[in-house]
Amino acid sequence: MASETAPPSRAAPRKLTGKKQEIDDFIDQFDTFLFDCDGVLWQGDVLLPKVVETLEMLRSRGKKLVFVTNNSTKSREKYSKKFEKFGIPVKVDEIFGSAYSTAVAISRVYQIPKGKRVFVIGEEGIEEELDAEGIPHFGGTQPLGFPDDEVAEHCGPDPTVWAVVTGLDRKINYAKLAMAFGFLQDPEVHFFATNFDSTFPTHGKLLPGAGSCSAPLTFMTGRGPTTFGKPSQAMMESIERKYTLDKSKACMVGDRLNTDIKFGIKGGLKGTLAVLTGVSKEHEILEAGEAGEGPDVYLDCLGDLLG
Ligand SMILES: O=C(O)[C@H](O)[C@H](O)COP(=O)(O)O
Repeated sequence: MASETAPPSRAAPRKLTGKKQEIDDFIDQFDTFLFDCDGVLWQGDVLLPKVVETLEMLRSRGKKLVFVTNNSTKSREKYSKKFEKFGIPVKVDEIFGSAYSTAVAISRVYQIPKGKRVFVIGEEGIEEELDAEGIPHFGGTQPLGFPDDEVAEHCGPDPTVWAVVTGLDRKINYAKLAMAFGFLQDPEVHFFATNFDSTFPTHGKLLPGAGSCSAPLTFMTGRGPTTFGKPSQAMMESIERKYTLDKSKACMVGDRLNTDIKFGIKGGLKGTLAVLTGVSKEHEILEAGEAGEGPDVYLDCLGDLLG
């Protein structure tokens, strides 16, 4: 009988005390830090304390920084403007977003056939990344072009539609969902989601995340989407290729257990660091630790890495 190897057990999450030697030892294990953005660097349009100085400190120690965000509302180009606004120097190429990850998968992995297009439930970040990859699309931020009470006449099937792509859409409505539902009834039409976050943190509160935009379609169709954001390992593989990432020297920093920390653990990164400025609370981190799903270490906020 084949013997099953138990997964290696993981130590309980440890809170870093902030002592200089301890912080230095932690940082020195890594050559690359993958940073989640919302809830780690900022909350909505509020920059979190000492973020600029912490990132500067890591760069001055020769660390490679990659910003891995599930936020699909902005393209990498537009997201870099958000960094600039906060005074964080960044190159567009250091940003890896779920909209980009999705567009790259559609054009380079799945290779959408000529003459086909995708229907978008989402914002301009998805549209711009699809444009950059030359993928025809409709829906999204464009008006649907018919009165709401005529929706039944515009619901699929449509042989030009190859996929439905969902992301966070703060203007989602019944007509968009009805159209997507119509297209997805054809089992040949792919169902993709940039990411699956149930919520995201902003202004000290939680708001519905991108997962809440694809969930009604799952309820209607019984189909779950393929996702390209954290914790999807399709995203990790793209990052590994693009940045020639050495996983044995990389650390994932995030605020959310079931996206960021899971992404780092599943991806086999050497380290995971959680911060308490976003979604997951300290008791949840400790509970996750008991199930072997917690981060290696955690801090109150990223700025505590300054010691
Ligand atoms: O649902 C969303 O789109 C996300 O929750 C959100 O934008 C997360 O971004 P991240 O924390 O990965 O930067």
